[in-house]
Order: sequence, then structure tokens, then C-alpha cells
Amino acid sequence: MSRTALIGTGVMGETLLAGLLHAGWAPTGIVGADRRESRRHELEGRYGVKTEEFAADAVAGADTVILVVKPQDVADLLPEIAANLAPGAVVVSLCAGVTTGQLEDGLPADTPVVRVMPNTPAQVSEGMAAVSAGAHASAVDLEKAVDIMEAVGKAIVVPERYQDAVTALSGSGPAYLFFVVEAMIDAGVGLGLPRDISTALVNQTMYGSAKLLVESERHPTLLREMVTSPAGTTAAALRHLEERSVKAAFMAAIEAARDRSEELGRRD
Ligand SMILES: NC(=O)C1=CN([C@@H]2O[C@H](COP(=O)(O)OP(=O)(O)OC[C@H]3O[C@@H](n4cnc5c(N)ncnc54)[C@H](OP(=O)(O)O)[C@@H]3O)[C@@H](O)[C@H]2O)C=CC1
Ligand SMILES: O=C(O)[C@@H]1CCC=N1
Repeated sequence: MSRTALIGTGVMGETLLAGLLHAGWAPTGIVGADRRESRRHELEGRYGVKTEEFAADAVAGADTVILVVKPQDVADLLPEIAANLAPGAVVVSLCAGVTTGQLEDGLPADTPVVRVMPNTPAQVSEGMAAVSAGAHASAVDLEKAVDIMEAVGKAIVVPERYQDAVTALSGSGPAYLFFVVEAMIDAGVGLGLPRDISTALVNQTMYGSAKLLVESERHPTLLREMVTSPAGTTAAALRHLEERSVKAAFMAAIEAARDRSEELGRRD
């Protein structure tokens, strides 16, 4: 029976764990590693998976090892798992900025490594992941990572040189949209709406707009123009956003995220 080790069970690790189980993966085939005892009990109780305190114990006998620790923790983790990695095991890293080359350098020679950038909508099976093969990963190894991510949403294969941009766009992307949602809810409250009513209006507007964008397959500019009546309310609002260079601010913000991803990849 195949065994998957999940190293790091914080926000993204738990998202993936829950998504895989929801997609029908057997809990007996997954072992999680978490250093905190209370967290291990929580995960075992909630998901029925086995857990280990030490990553080295979790990877022993695993054919797939998924790394979901903070990028800053990767350097300490690699020697720990390298010693116990089964021959031929694939290492799938979801860690922002960390390159396949850095991972390969810290793992036994020829270890197949796949770099993935997921996002949190995977919690509701609507994730978007980009997947890139390392130097020793075969097509089968790459497909294994794609299968894992397709269990919790969509996945595309991209050249690794795109990964920092992907991280900035779809990895961090949900946070930008939630930021816009927060701003709109606060604006509604500012206009005198009760917060629960403002929240219901904005949440469904966000959901409906996303669905319309995807299902209609129309360009967002067209969809925006459909809302913007001549000399109407939307035109008045959009003029304010343009005067305040909101699009440029988004571009600069996403460039900053890309730069930070590159910087995380330069850490020792
Ligand atoms: N959150 C997101 O939306 C996304 C996150 N990612 C990536 O996922 C990774 C995790 O992020 P996130 O889940 O947000 O962070 P969290 O801090 O929530 O989770 C990381 C977890 O890893 C644990 N950990 C660290 N070292 C070890 C170890 N040696 N053995 C076992 N567990 C360990 C941490 O434990 P402890 O608390 O004890 O340190 C923590 O529980 C990052 O690399 C991030 O770039 C990628 C895309 C999206
Ligand atoms: O903020 C971060 O660094 C991680 C990577 C992408 C989303 N969250």
C-alpha cells in the first residue's frame, strides 16, 4: 500500500490533508508530522490519520513526501528527512520560493523533486496549483504531484522559472481578494448598512462574479463594461479607483510578492 508523508500540518498542510481525504484518499495511507503533541491529537481525532512527532519517522517507508513547512524551516528539515527517505520516493514541496535545486542539494543524489504552488481555496476543492519538475523527476513523478493537487482543485504544469510569479499571483491571490471583500464590507458599513447585511451582499457579489467570470468565459473588461451604465453609479466609482491608481497598486503589490518569493529562495 502506498504511503504519503505530510511534513507540516499548519494552514496549507491541513488544507491538503482535508482535501485528499475528502477526495477519497484512505486515512491509513497518510502520515502527518507535527512537533506539537496537542496538534497531533487534534489531527488524529479529526481525520483518523497516523501522526509522528519527527519528520524522519513520518518519511520512513513513504513513497511520496509532501513538504508544507515554512520556507525558513526547509534547511533544517532536509537533513532530518534525507537520512530516512526511501529509495525512489518523490519529494513534493509546497514551500514558497524554495527551488527544486535547493531541495535536491539537501536530499540523496537523484531524488525526484516536484515544486508546487497551491492556494487555500483547495479547502473547498477549488484550489489552483502550478507544478514544476525538478532535475530528477520523471513524467510519472510529475503526474503524481498533479494528481495530488487535482484532488483539491485544478493543477497546471509550468516551467519552474514561472514559480515566483505564480506564487505572487495565485498563491497569495486569495488574500488580495479577501482584502477587497473586507474593504467593500467596511464601505457598506460606512454607508450605513448593518455589518451582516453588508457582508451578505459583498460575499454573494464576489461569489456570483467569480462564477460569471469562469462560466461565461468572457473577458473581465467586457463583464465590467456590462455593469457600467452610461453616466451611472459604476462609472462614478471606477473613476475614483482610476484616479487613485488602484490597478498600478495591484501590479506593484504583486511584483513585491514575486520579489519576496525570489528572496525566500535565496535563503541558506
Ligand atoms: N498559507 C497559504 O495560503 C499557502 C502556503 N504555502 C506554503 O506552505 C507552507 C506552509 O505555510 P502555512 O501552512 O501557511 O504555514 P504554517 O506555519 O501554518 O504551517 C507550517 C507548519 O509546519 C510545521 N513544521 C515546521 N518544521 C517542521 C518539522 N520539522 N516537522 C514537522 N512540522 C514542522 C510548523 O510547526 P510549528 O508551528 O511548530 O513551527 C507549522 O505547523 C509554506 O512554505 C508556504 O509558503 C503555499 C501556498 C499557499
Ligand atoms: O504568504 C506566503 O508566503 C504564502 C505563499 C503563498 C501564500 N502564502
